[in-house]
Amino acid sequence: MGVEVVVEGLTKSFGKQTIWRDVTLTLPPGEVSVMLGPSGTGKSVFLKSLVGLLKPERGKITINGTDLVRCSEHKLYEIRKLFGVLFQDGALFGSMNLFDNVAFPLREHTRKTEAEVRRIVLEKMEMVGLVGAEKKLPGEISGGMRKRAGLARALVLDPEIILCDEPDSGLDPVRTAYLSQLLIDLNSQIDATILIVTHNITVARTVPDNLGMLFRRELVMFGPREVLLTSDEPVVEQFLNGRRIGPIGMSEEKDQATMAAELAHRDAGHSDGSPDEDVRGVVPQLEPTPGLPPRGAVRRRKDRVMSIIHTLSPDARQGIIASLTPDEQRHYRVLAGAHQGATAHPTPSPWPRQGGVL
Ligand SMILES: Nc1ncnc2c1ncn2[C@@H]1O[C@H](COP(=O)(O)OP(=O)(O)OP(=O)(O)O)[C@@H](O)[C@H]1O
Repeated sequence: MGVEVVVEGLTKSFGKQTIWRDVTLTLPPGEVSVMLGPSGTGKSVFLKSLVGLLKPERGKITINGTDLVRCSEHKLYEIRKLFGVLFQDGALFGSMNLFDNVAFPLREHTRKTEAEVRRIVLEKMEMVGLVGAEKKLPGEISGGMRKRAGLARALVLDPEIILCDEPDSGLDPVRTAYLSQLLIDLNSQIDATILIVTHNITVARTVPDNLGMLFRRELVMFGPREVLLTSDEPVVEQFLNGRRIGPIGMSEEKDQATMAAELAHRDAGHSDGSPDEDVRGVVPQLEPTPGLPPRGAVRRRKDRVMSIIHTLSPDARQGIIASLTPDEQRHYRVLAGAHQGATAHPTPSPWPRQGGVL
């Protein structure tokens, strides 16, 4: 199972420029989380900090009891082995074919025989749907295939945490939908903790268990998907609707005068090109392809979210309760349409026992 990543009070600057400050969040083990944010808000810097490639000035990143910000180089090297990272462009070596690219971490970091390397590489290439493309060079394949090859390479060391930096950038909507399904299918197969950075609203609405957003050098929100998808926080609403009107401007924050002028234009009937309908609301989350195992995180997440449901907004509560099956609603003693949250004393679990553990 993937591991928990606990981030507390993290602050990162380059010289006098603070990128973000006091970021606190927990990536629950095995769950899929998405980090949103306008361009330049430091999402990539956040991913690089999590994997120890950049060093924040303040705060902690705790994984398996080790603080990555302050640990020794040796310990950092060990912790990094838990990560698989898919960089924005796939970061493949242009002169190596896909097989050698995917095999690279195994040949660099393990003493596996070539026969073992071959078995693992072919297994991961099959997982991402690239069987038969082993001999191709990165320059000979499409952007979507390069992403999948980058993902196969991120998987070869059996990571417990997978970080994906804009896995959808440069992909058409159909390829993006395939990649979203692939990430959920991978999660069902290996139960790794996954963090995805994206600008894609459809990915944000349908893929993750948790959503977060960086803006104005801060983490605006981070929590169960239902919280952000029903939020009336102006920045979150503007971003999820892809609207021009709102606090986010062309180069980050808008001033009050610009906001007032835009609202006046809108009230005078000028369209800003955004769709009229508001996409606020909880939509069904992607499920693994039929035939694959159920995602282990789903059950754990339900217990986790139901234990904090009384702290969430009525709309978020309703979204969560509506996603429960009738058996689960009975288990947590909640009714669809009820807003008042769950009992602290659930009835026996409706889920089948697996391996003796509920
Ligand atoms: N190594 C570095 N040295 C100095 N500044 C940096 C460094 N890396 C990133 N930055 C700055 O940090 C800020 C955030 O960059 P980052 O790439 O994390 O943004 P982002 O949210 O991922 O943007 P996008 O969505 O456009 O990819 C930018 O202003 C960038 O110039």
